[in-house]
Amino acid sequence: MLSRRLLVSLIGSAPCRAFSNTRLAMVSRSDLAISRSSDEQEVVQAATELIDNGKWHLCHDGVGLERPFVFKTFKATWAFMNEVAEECKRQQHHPEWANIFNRTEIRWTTHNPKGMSTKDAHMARFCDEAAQRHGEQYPKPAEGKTEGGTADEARDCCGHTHA
Ligand SMILES: C[C@H](O)[C@H](O)[C@H]1CNC2=NC(N)=NC(=O)C2=N1
Repeated sequence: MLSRRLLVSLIGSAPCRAFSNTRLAMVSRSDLAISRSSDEQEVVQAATELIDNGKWHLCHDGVGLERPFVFKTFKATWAFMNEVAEECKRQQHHPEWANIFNRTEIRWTTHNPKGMSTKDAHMARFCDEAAQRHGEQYPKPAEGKTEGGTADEARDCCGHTHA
């Protein structure tokens, strides 16, 4: 079995794209920096599902999981973020995230004890499910448009309604 690191050097491109698009990728214990708070096997199993069978990719030497979410409108994006924020309150666990219009980049990593934890896996799964409820557009080929449609189509950017 090719290791993740070897596969990256063979393909010669960014790890994220390379792994999300190939069935050769397999997450193994050595790819992950697991938080001392968590059961190792549980984290490896969850990361395998989220990465190899899902859309997440590893960041910063395996301390976290990240992926972009794209929606049709800013309103849908904000509603998705609110739903995630409610779960953060329940779990006492918080994302590193950024939002521009209809796109939100989310990273799940545990700050203390540092590394990937079962809470990160839980929150990543929760995000996948919440994104479905809010009409996630990703992955969608952009043909002369921004991902998820143009601002003009969305009609709710910054509260402005187009004539
Ligand atoms: C006391 C409180 O539960 C902790 O500070 C929580 C808050 N949210 C957190 N979120 C994340 N991502 N990592 C943490 O270590 C963390 N710690």
